[in-house]
Amino acid sequence: MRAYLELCQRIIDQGTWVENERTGKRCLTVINADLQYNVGANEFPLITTRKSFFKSAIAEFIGYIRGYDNAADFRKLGTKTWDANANLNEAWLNNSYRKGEDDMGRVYGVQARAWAKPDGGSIDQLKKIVDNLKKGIDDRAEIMTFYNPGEFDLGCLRPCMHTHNFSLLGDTLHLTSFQRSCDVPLGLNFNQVQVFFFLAIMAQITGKKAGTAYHKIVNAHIYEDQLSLMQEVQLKREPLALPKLIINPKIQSLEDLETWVTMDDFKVEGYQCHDAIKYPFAV
Ligand SMILES: Nc1nc(=O)c2c([nH]1)NC[C@@H]1CN(c3ccc(C(=O)N[C@@H](CCC(=O)O)C(=O)O)cc3)CN21
Ligand SMILES: O=c1ccn([C@H]2C[C@H](O)[C@@H](COP(=O)(O)O)O2)c(=O)[nH]1
Repeated sequence: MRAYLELCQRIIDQGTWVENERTGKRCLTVINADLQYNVGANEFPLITTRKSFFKSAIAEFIGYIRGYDNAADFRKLGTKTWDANANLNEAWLNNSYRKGEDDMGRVYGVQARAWAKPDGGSIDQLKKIVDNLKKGIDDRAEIMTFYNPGEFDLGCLRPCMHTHNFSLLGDTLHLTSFQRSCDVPLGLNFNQVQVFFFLAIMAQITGKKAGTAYHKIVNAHIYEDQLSLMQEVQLKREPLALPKLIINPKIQSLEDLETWVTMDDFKVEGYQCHDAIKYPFAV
């Protein structure tokens, strides 16, 4: 994935150091990055310059699709990525809305599937999109957003990849995803997989052809304790050919995703990669 490595190099060459109060760590930062993935050709953007755990990334996204609000449910599905933010994030631990161990509060999937209306009802943003796309409808607002400032204090973290906007041109489905904040060594590995996966699976369950996924990032950063591994190890490696993502064709509906799907329904074909790198994680 040359575009990924180019972004890493750009941060190193042109980045500005920015203090981050929430994590207490400085970040080398650039503003604005545009990535794009050819989902139709199944060019799966799985990072090859280190071992990348794509199942964890897909599990996280399926957790959002299911509206999970608990790190234990994410673990059962196959990812530990929410453990730290649910259980070690100081501000959240001191928040009176936290319902105990593993609770994440009203983040991501809760907003996607049960956005609270002022009248006490709720909105299922994802189901509306699936229903429309299946009928061939693009109302120019096929948008699922996790970004609900009115409920930030009810959750452990503000969403980073916050909005997904689908577009239908003929029978080809495209996706534009927006990310406000991006931990390039750790988070972006996962986010690239997730943007690709979301378009691929939505095309599959709505009976459309997958087109292009556009991934728009605002603040792209490398934390100071990740920098030497990026510079001295990952950027010295040559990228290898991209693999393919194989999704079980039996997955045919939103209900399938909500009920029986497990990580065994996803495989990569032709994934060659360099050794794993363990990047520090900022809580
Ligand atoms: N600082 C920070 N960076 C992030 O990328 C991030 C957050 N916080 N908080 C919320 C979620 C959680 N995400 C995470 C959390 C952990 C890994 C991680 O540890 N990845 C390892 C191994 C993962 C595995 O074994 O499954 C990696 O090497 O990629 C990645 C993304 C992405 N997000
Ligand atoms: O999907 C994700 C989720 C989180 N991140 C990163 C981006 C930042 O480094 C932190 C979140 O911190 P904020 O202070 O809320 O911006 O997590 C990511 O890259 N991808």
